[in-house]
Amino acid sequence: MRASDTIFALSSGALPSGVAVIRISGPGAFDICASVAGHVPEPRRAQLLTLRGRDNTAIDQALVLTFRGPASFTGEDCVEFHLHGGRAVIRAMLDLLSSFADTRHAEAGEFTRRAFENGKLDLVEAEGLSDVIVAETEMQRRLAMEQASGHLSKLYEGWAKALTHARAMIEAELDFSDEEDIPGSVSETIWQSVEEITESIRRHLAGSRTGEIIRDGYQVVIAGPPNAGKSSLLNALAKRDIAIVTDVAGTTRDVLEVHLDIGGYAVRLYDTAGLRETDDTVELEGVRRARALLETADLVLSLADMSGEEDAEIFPDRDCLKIGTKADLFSGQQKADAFDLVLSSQSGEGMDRLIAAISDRLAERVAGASLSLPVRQRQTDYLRQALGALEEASSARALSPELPSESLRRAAESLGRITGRVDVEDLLDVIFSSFCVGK
Ligand SMILES: Nc1nc2c(ncn2[C@@H]2O[C@H](COP(=O)(O)OP(=O)(O)OP(=O)(O)O)[C@@H](O)[C@H]2O)c(=O)[nH]1
Ligand SMILES: [K+]
Ligand SMILES: [Mg+2]
Repeated sequence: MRASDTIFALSSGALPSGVAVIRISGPGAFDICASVAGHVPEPRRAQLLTLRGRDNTAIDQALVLTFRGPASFTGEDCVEFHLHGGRAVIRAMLDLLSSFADTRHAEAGEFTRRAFENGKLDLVEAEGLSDVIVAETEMQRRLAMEQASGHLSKLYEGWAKALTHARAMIEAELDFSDEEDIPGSVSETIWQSVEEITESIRRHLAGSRTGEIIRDGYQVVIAGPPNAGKSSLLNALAKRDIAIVTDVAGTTRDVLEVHLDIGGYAVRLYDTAGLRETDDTVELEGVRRARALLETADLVLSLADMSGEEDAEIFPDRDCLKIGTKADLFSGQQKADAFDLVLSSQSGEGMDRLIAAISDRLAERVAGASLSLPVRQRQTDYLRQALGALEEASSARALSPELPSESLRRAAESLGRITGRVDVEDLLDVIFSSFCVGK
């Protein structure tokens, strides 16, 4: 892989499609355009042209758009062909493009990586862009847009800059401490601003779970004894026949997962093995997996059927809804008060109430959160490092005047790594390989 190569890829979705966009970026983009389309249209002016192969036969008619670097997405010369989205059309074009010298198919995320390397966007914005593309719910989209728009980057850059300034002031004070015209109160003001940033980072980090919930989904785990109707509930909520349902206790062993959109939020709903003592090796493993998942659940739907033979289990430390199932069979017999709500997957009774209850719990969990939230492990890791260094700086202050300066330097550096302003070469492969090809 060479950075000087000209790269191309199909940047639009699955074929066949009405229109498909092939994007080309790099030093050879305009020459390729001239060869394939006959000439290079004026930048940013779409022109309908016939694209021709080596033997001069027409491949397709396409809208051709050009962007002269650095005024392009990648910062390089870019060309877009808006072709008909036929499989053979696209295959012919991609084959033709790969026949040019120093030209090759792009790797996942390579266009965005070039944009980053050419200073068109920072890492947080690039990651946000990748999230915009995979966003499935309204809140995922909004969170991703917040990252892609640069608001978060400004926040981090602002903190890093203020810390660098603070360090410079503290070092200046050290250098000139024996001179008389440096006002003694500088250091007080500076330290106050450092404390304020420390507190802001602490608050920002406290929102990281909320950010993860919005981006990765709110985890709802269905749990309860065998035959409580867990798999039936999963199927009813998913409106699909995903889990096997039988009257045999211990039917489900594997954890099953479906993705739901509740009120614009992504919800990951899990069905688990019935919780009971067992000697069956396979079922035992199922129960172990269920218990492991229960430890990380944002919300547990604790099921028990309404016959009243068993109470719905309470899971300490977990947000939990106690749900009585099979209301169609047992509603006369059981005190509904033993449950937060009762329902029947079979008749549909109570299902709307369950969705409303999940939605309420979720809303409570993310209540009032601004969308300026850290969402990725990478971001929270560096924020924690920065916070740790700032706490060190604060406690070192009393011990020695030199120590805090070094801690402040590390804090600013950690913040710089989030946006990629500080060297992150070692991370780029990992970050960009998770992107779509063509982006
Ligand atoms: N009448 C009625 N029967 C139900 C309802 N929900 C589930 N059942 C029945 O209860 C039995 C067990 O349902 P499952 O959904 O397999 O229960 P489970 O909790 O997943 O069971 P395990 O996977 O074995 O732990 C099946 O025979 C279902 O048809 C309901 O709302 N009404
Ligand atoms: K069952
Ligand atoms: Mg089941």
